[in-house]
Amino acid sequence: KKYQQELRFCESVLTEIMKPKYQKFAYPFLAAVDPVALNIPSYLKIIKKPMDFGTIEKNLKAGQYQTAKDFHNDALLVFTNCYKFNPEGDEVNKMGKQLHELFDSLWKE
Ligand SMILES: Cc1ccc(Nc2c(-c3ccc(O)cc3)nc3c(C)cccn23)cc1
Repeated sequence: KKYQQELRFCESVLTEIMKPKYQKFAYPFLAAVDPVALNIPSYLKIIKKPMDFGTIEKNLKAGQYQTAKDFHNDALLVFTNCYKFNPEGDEVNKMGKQLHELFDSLWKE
């Protein structure tokens, strides 16, 4: 019972951050980074475990998260990858911070 509640909560957080009103800063994080499309060949050398919220949603729906903690760990990976690849002050880094703040506010509800 508790497990189902936890997963429904994770799904509600995903639904919220994917809403159009957040697109302006969320969009780089909703689908897998495409190093070819973005012309960042170094990406996969720097980022060992790429993660994005589209992949997280697939994983959640496929029952690949045992707990909300596992879900949260992948969510944090999206942000740490962003901060690692996009230096402080870069546009995408700032967008990552905005989405991170939104995510934290929803996570703590
Ligand atoms: C030359 C260059 C420099 C930085 C970027 N970053 C970036 C990223 C990105 C997101 C998460 C992440 O962990 C790493 C990168 N997503 C984008 C998008 C969607 C458009 C433009 C830039 N973007 C792209 C090209």
